[in-house]
Amino acid sequence: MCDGYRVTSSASTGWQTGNSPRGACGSCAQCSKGCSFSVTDPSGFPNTSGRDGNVSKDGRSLVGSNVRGGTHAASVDGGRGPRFPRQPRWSLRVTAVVIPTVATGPSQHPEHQLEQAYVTRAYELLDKGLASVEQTYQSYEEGNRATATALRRALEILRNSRGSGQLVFGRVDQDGEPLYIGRRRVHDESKNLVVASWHAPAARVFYEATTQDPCGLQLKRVFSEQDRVLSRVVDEITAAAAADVSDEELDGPTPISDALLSELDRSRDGAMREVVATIQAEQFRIIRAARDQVLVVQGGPGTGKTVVGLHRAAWLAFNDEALRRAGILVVAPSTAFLAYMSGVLPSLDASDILQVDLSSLYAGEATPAAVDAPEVARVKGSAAMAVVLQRALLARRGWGDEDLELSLGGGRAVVPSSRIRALVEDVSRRELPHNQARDVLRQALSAAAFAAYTEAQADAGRAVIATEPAIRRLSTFTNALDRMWPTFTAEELLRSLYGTQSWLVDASAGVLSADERAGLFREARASIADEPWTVDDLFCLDELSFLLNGEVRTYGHVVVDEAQDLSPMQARALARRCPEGSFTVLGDLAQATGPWIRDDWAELTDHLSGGTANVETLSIGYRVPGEVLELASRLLPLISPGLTAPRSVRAGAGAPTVHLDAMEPGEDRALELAQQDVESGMTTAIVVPDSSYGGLLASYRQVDESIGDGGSGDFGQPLTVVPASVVKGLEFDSVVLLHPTELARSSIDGQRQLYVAMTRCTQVLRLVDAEELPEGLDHLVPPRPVVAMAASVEAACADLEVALDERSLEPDRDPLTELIAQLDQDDRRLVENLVRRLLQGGIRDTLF
Ligand SMILES: Nc1ncnc2c1ncn2[C@@H]1O[C@H](COP(=O)(O)OP(=O)(O)OP(=O)(O)O)[C@@H](O)[C@H]1O
Repeated sequence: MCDGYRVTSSASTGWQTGNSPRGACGSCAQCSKGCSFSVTDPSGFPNTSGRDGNVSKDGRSLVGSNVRGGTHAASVDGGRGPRFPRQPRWSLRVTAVVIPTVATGPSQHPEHQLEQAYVTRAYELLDKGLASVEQTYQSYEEGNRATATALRRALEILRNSRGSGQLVFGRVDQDGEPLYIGRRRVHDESKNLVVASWHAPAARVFYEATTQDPCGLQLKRVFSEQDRVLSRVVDEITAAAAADVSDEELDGPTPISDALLSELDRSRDGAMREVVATIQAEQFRIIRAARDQVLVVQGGPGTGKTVVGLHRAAWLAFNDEALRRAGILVVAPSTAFLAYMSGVLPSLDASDILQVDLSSLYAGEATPAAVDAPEVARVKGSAAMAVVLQRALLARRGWGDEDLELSLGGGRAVVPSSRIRALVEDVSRRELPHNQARDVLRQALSAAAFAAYTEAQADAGRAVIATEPAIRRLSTFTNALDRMWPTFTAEELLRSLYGTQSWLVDASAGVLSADERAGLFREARASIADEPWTVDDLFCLDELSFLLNGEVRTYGHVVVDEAQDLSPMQARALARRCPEGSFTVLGDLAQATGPWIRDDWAELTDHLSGGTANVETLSIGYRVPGEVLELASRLLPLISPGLTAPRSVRAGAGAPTVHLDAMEPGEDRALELAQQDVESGMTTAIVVPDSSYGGLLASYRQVDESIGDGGSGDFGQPLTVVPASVVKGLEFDSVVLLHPTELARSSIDGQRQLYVAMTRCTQVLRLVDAEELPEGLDHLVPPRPVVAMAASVEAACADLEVALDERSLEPDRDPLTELIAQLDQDDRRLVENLVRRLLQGGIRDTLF
């Protein structure tokens, strides 16, 4: 148990020039609840900003008080100022590491010191191993390059192992034998195992044992550690406690461990981290599931789908030699998401696993520069498009009714048109990639021409002088081949298809409607580079490129995240890269946005593999506080009636707050709330509808230029403004959601975007709007006080009376209808509003 916190170290990082001001120091005053610390930038620049504390009045120090464990940062940004006029821009980050201090006395585990000694020894062995590899590396560097590369790689792995995360996080005792589990294997000088790595078969029981089912363990002990110092030792399973488990406990949910809770309490810093120490039993089952299948991991927001997918990739790579050779590919939905999660695999010593964003799968020359309208994106992403593309390519092959005549010196070769058509058909039947098939046709055609030539020469009694290779070099021959079997790049073919009505009509007959076809048509631009390629075009190009060349880098296993949004064409691109059909598909049908909202995973997995898919569900939410999840799940009946929300382990962590004000601009209120949350140490995002993003970011940055924009996936600023379409998969301590009503109504999938945006916070969610909230959340709109309502009714009646006096009513019409007809738009809205509020407030009877 810990009894407080202390600053253990401070450091400065992030220099961009050698001449920038430097230096930092940390100090602390220990207290029983939290720690006070200050980090000082001695450069004297009064523009220090801090993440976890308040900047002192002179702007030189970041002072935090009552902070909990973690790394706390201050940063100063400067540029060409009076002090360094010729310096480029620079920045200094100062960090102070605050760790829990270890309680001594009755609350400490009786074997704390023994376990500390074991952990210290494990670190020493690791250090020794590192030092010896380093030494060997130096002696080899000049010599054999391959050995040097291998050693460099080993060094990197060792450094990673030492640098981040806990080396040893637990121990299990089975049959009286203790086994220590950690992030990597450690052995002693005699090769005796000191720490088993988390993915070794022996470590399985550490994750699978629970108090209800201890799996034969006498002890499961869990360590919390920072900077090599154990802060806590907890026995999660003991033989005595296991014997005591009651029937109700056996049937109930698995209790949540302290280690997990304290891990979840950590402040977020804009990047995902590995969780090997706290993987839960339901997650571990998925991590180590067989890979000979399409495994769908369905789970509500924050159930750990991404972490499970990444740990599964690392686990498979470690345990499956053949797979390691075949390669594993991890696909993120966007570059922003890739940046957010890409640190996890290296920290699990799995840097060899390739991680890419979906759009980067296509390696050709096109880059997306435009966005398709949703109905066009739906056509381009549909499986029908694969038929259109294939037909467009096949239609380019063929031959008419003329014979092919070739002049060869004094001789001639004539290949009859019927023979050419037969050759083309024969090669087509082989279903080879287009370009490879062209080579086969070229050979067959030149052989036919040569045979015709030799026959003609024999008939004329002339000698055979020309050769078959000479025939293939004739321009008449190549031109004819180009006509019957043209060559093009995928870009050239797709651009010609989009730009040629007759091609589109032929290729899409029976598979696209006239409207769908019309959506594809566009005039070709001056150059291919100028074409407004879209993301969905890339997958058409990928399909064409495969039809043309038949080549693509393949992998033994593919993990794909946020898969609920994949189009069939994107699924086909993935299927090409994994011919064995071994997939881990991560997603949540309720969070689907864009043109591919579905109720059933089979609609997607059918495009990934011919076999059936196995769907596993994650049911525990690790990110979102219970009350926030409860509120967000009121949207589920509107978007995915068949799905239930996960059970949050963060019960009572924080209730959402609602800020409605028709008078004050929500933009200002959102910034104010966000800044308050930043000041209290929370990494915060203001999530806004896409249409307001650019304008709001610019105006917020006039107030505070350090506000992040989430560009290039950088979410490490204390405060970031994020468009709703980008926030999927990410998380922040606090989320201020501006204009949820507009977001919900802005598009067909607006309610889904709202659901996603509401489920990004680990601590607080704040909803900021004018006077109403969207369907599902409208119960949160406070009824207006009766007195205020009565006052506004009175004022409105007075206004209406004035309006009545000023306008002449026709005597033979119903006065109310007549009045309403004469009202201008504002007055009519006023009346409608009044009626609505009166009905909501239930005071109609009182007043009328
Ligand atoms: N076993 C665990 N131990 C510690 N933290 C965990 C564990 N499982 C999940 N988390 C944390 O919960 C958060 C949510 O995890 P993750 O992003 O993987 O969820 P997700 O299901 O992919 O979310 P989304 O539906 O939003 O995409 C992350 O901060 C992750 O580190």
